[in-house]
Amino acid sequence: MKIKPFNDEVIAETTAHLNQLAKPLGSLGRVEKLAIQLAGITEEAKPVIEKPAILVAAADHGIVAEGVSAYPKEVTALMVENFVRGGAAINVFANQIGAEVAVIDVGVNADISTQPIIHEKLRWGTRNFLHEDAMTEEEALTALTVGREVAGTYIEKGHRLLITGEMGIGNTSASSALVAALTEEPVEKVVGAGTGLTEQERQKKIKVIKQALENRKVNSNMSPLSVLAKVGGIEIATLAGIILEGAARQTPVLIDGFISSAAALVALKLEPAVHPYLIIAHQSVEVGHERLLKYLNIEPILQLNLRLGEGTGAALAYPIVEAASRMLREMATFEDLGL
Ligand SMILES: Cc1cc2ncn([C@H]3O[C@H](COP(=O)(O)O)[C@@H](O)[C@H]3O)c2cc1C
Ligand SMILES: O=C(O)c1cccnc1
Repeated sequence: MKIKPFNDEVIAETTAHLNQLAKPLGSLGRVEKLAIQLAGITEEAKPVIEKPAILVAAADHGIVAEGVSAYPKEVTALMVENFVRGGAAINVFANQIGAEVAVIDVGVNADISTQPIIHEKLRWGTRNFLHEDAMTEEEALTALTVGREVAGTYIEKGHRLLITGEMGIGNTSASSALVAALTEEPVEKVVGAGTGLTEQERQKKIKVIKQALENRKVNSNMSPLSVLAKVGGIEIATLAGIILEGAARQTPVLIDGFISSAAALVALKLEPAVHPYLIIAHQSVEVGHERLLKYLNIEPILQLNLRLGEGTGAALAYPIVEAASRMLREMATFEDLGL
């Protein structure tokens, strides 16, 4: 896969144009930075951002058997049905921004084969990574490839921006394990309450993940694919594939919260060239997110105290990304004003 470094000439052209717009120099702050990033990603001085598509990858997690989530695993499949009916938070926010929602079953532990979604079920949930590798490296690679293919299809259908979303009870545990393993941050600093554990339950979740990382013999010399297979999630691998394919095809991918950012971390470890392409929509309440953002050295667009996932924070941030592109294309310059 080839991820191009940003084209300096395009960046210079966009910067020069921004500085000619009828406004005080730099007065649109981070929206201007975002505009330059969009120009870099698309290699277009005035990128068109339209027709957003929200790709929601869904899968279950064997680690849920250890009592690490406040909700039962059955919620994953029930929420997929809810996405189809249009009753989830992500459907509401998607309608507001005119986005299509595509749900991909890569590993839900239930028969949802009659649902009108993308069917790429690899396994019925991961194995419990306290006792066994969550999946094989081959399965992790297949999940990544599914993400790349679905992203490619949506880009070919004319969607000029992709949003990452996920559904999978237990996926904050897999995300925390990945973040601890790939950043070497202490486990207790990157394990949060997820859907709403009490502090006592969170302490137990920390113990489970610490023990699991020991049992799986995860270490910093391991390949990122191996870490992903040992303690990751199928939907997280798929999201990493979406993020990588977006970059390879010079299409922005708006990354949601903690779980999507863990997928971005996996993508970055696999392909360091993806870094300038990463746009993170918001900083989640999940405690590990702040550390992960610092590690990634990325400032998120919003801080709304969200802790939901599904792509909700990214859908909320989308109008700001669209505004950055409209600013470049629709604002008058000082020259237009006769100055
Ligand atoms: C009804 C409901 C809807 C959700 N939508 C997203 N999540 C979020 O919560 C889950 C991760 O948290 P944990 O690791 O604590 O299980 C994921 O499914 C994530 O997408 C939901 C969770 C629930 C309960
Ligand atoms: O930030 C997230 O992505 C998140 C946090 C808690 C639960 N589900 C998702």
